[in-house]
Amino acid sequence: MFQEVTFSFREINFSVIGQYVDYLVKEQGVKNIFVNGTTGEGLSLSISERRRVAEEWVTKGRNKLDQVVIHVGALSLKESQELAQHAAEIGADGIAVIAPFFLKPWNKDVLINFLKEVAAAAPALPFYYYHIPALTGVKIRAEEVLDGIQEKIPTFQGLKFSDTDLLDFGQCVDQNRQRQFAFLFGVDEQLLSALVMGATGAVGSTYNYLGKKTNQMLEAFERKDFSSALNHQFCIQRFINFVVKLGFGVSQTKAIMTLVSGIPMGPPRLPLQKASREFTDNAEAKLRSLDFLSFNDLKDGNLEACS
Ligand SMILES: CC(=O)N[C@@H]([C@@H](O)[C@H](O)[C@H](O)CO)[C@@H](O)CC(=O)C(=O)O
Repeated sequence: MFQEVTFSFREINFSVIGQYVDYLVKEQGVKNIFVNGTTGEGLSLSISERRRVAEEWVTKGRNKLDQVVIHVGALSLKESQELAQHAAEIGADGIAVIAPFFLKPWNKDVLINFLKEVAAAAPALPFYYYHIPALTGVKIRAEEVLDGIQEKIPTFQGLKFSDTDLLDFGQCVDQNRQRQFAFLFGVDEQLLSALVMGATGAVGSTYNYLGKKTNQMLEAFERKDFSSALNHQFCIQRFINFVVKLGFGVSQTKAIMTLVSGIPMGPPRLPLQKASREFTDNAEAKLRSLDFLSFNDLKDGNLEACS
């Protein structure tokens, strides 16, 4: 499972990244990190900030984390290449790239040409395509992108799929069974369905605070205890369904991360707005009622508790 976080007060608070690494490893059982993606507001950071965040995660994660993958996507090919090269220099374990989203690629070949140029800037690093059409507006199906991609991008390692189209995801897996690709699923509330289809891992915002819970689901799935796995998925869904109705996005994720970890994440950066106090209070009450927060005085007789 990968994970991704950036700390932005008005300026980024780099000093808590080391502490957060320890928290993720010890409290959430998360040892793979995805840096500067959506949750980390990577596209809202300057290039020098992105470099520094990446350095911090790689350095503080040394001998503690299994893998640190850096998202290096940008609108400017040159900036993306610079970040890719930098990721290689600092010893990251891989790079990921989203489709450029202002002047957009209009077909698969154009998109691959862009990705290929970025990958070539870090020829020794495993390369992941980060498919997140709802945010990029680039709707080219991942299945098409993967078709023949290794011939164009020899370092291609896998797909980070942040979309609810399970037909597309399933076909990505089915059509590449002979290849050793990683299929990392990015819709946390649907992870179990993706596991059934062949997901090999997950990258998502909720693993910051539901990592342990999600690991229980992964373990149940591994031992083929599908009934338990489904119970875990439903519990996770109950929480996500609740916060989605309140209005849920990157800002709200940060507030929950602060609440659960006790480590200050700070507000998001404009144009995002800090989550309201009302949201945080409601989310906290729900986490407690589901028994996702351990210091729980509702435990006895709490019918909703999930553990
Ligand atoms: C649009 C969005 O933020 N999607 C999240 C999900 O984890 C999402 O928050 C979760 O499934 C709740 O809907 C991830 O796919 C994003 C992600 O992995 C990242 O931070 O790069």
